[in-house]
Amino acid sequence: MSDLNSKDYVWIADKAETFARACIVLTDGDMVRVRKMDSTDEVTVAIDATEKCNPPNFDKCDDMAELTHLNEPSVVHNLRQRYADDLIYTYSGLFLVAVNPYAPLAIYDENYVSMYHDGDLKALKPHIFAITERTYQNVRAKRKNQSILVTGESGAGKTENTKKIIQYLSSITHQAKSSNIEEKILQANPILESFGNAQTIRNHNSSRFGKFIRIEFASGQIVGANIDWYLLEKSRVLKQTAKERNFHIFYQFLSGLPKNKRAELGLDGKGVRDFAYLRDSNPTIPHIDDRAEFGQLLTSFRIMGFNDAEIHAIFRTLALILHLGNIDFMSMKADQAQFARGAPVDRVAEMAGFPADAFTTAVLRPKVKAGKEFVTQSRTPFQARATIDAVAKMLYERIFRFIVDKINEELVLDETRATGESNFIGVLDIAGFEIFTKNSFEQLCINYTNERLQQFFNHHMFILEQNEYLKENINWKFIDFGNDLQPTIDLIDARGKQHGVMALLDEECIVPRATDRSFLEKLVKNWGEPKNAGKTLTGKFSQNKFKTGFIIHHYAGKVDYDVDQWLEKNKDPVSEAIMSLLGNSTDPFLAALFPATPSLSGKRNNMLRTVGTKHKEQLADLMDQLSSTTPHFVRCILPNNMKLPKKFDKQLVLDQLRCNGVLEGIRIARSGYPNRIFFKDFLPRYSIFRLRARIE
Ligand SMILES: Nc1ncnc2c1ncn2[C@@H]1O[C@H](COP(=O)(O)OP(=O)(O)OP(=O)(O)O)[C@@H](O)[C@H]1O
Repeated sequence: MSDLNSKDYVWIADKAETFARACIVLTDGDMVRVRKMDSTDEVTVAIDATEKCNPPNFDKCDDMAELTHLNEPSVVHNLRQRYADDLIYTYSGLFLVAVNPYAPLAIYDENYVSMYHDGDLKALKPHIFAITERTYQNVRAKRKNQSILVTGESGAGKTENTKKIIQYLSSITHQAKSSNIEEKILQANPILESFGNAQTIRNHNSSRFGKFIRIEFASGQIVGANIDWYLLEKSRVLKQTAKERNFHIFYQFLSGLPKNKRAELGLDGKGVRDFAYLRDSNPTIPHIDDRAEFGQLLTSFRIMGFNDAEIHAIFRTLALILHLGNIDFMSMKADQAQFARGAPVDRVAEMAGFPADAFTTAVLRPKVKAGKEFVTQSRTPFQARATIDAVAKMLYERIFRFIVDKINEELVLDETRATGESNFIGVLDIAGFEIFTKNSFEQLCINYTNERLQQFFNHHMFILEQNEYLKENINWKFIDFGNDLQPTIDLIDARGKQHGVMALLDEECIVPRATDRSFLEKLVKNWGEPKNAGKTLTGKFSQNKFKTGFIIHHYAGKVDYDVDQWLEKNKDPVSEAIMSLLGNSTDPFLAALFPATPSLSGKRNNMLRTVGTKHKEQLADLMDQLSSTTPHFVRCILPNNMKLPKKFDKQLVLDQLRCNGVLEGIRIARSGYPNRIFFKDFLPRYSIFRLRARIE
């Protein structure tokens, strides 16, 4: 940047403020002397360490792609200034950036809906309704599938924005009162939140699963909907870290169930502290009334067509899970596990509808196949505990699946209303990149998802750019930045000659006596050794410092994964004997949740379908669906870590913009022709040069 003049304003790095604005006093070769704003201090910095400020007429601009100087400080500055004025939505090229206001804003009522539905979108302020309206118009006029991809960190506002999208679509299509499908789509949410959300440190109402909601349209009307879900955090059923909670539903039904029902489910006089799976969690959330939420849940259940028997069966299964958690052992040191006196084994057996002795055998002394024969194995208390915990997790996941399946049946495409073919608007609400101090298999799954979604974005942007150039016959060497991400994606999911992380993990899961260590060794041998580095040349893999894991160079940054428990997490084993007991349960609801085990060959197949493989398949299906759509991208931003309104932490925001592709989008846009300006805007801005040229 050598075209700096004195009196120009630039951004310089600043310890306390992340960036500070400064005025140029003197330029000297590669260095520049600047005076910080509101200060008399002068400092000398390298020109390369400065970024240009935009002229004041760009202050609080609606679309950051229009900034003359498109750089990190300018983007953060713009978002911050807007945020101070409650302008939480800002465009950045193809992205809509949404900064969580942490306070209710009066920008979502019916007046706003009409304004965006009837108004000129270009003239209106950036808004989640604007994006939604555009998707709706595309579905109507172009009859092409649309998608809105909403991502961001936990607490950034994904779910709130997703709700606004659905509210908007329901609202603008609700004139034809012939069906209450819109109402049903809205009522699915409280159910999903009860069973899929929990209080975490970052968010009192955190979704512990990802979802893709598809809303089908025909002739501009909603004719059906469907919900797909991903990566439910079912380990939360067993334990929660300090200051967090289990899924909301446990607290809601414990405080809301009527007395007669409680007695029947063995919950009489019992509360959160009486159950091992809840004991260490927060009993309440400030300002949240679990009993009232329970009432709302029952209303939603009814609207969604759940009958009393089904609702009761769901609560019964939840109680069963809690009782399973309370089965203790005599001594945790023994070689052979024994149930503790008073362990609620009979209650569990009675509620689960299977014989207590068969359950006892399956947990304490299971028969396993050794060659052609079955032998009895002895189980330590820790192993027995793990067997029970796995059943509890599995039960919870099956209830969740049952509920979503049932909701989907209720929202199924209404053939009678669908005149001709329908198109959908799909809304994806899924966690963004996770880079924690300790990262495990769950983070790999979510980061792999984000790597694929970012690739999808980059590729989409490339196609659009390419079309622009082709339209204007501009000779340009196209670069598909989507390709940049392929080496990392291969490193994770390749199944060819050089197996990726997931395939190697699957492989280790069937090798006898394999351990997390042996998995790591294989991984390093395949990807980390110099002789193989030549083969792959990806540079996306390295071993971590303490040799407890490995590092993947994601587009969002380097992530250090610890391999502890990966084999177990990927296998997610569950006692086949107990599965079969549940499948033969005298309780028809439970029996239906555990359909008969498939034939031997099917079984083998099933065993191979690890958590990683299943996720990969689901993601492939999602990507297929997304590629049939015109995508729209919403990036939610957490403004601070204190859940406070009006507090804008610049460094925190900057880190998110780097991770979530907004800055990447800017980089790609700049690698093309930097600016596209309409002639009417171009003339007043640059005509001065013509004038100057004439004078000179
Ligand atoms: N547009 C908004 N208006 C008002 N409050 C908001 C808005 N967006 C987010 N919030 C507040 O922030 C909280 C967290 O938002 P939300 O649950 O949508 O985050 P999330 O990104 O879905 O997080 P997670 O990944 O943990 O589910 C909300 O409960 C709400 O209090």
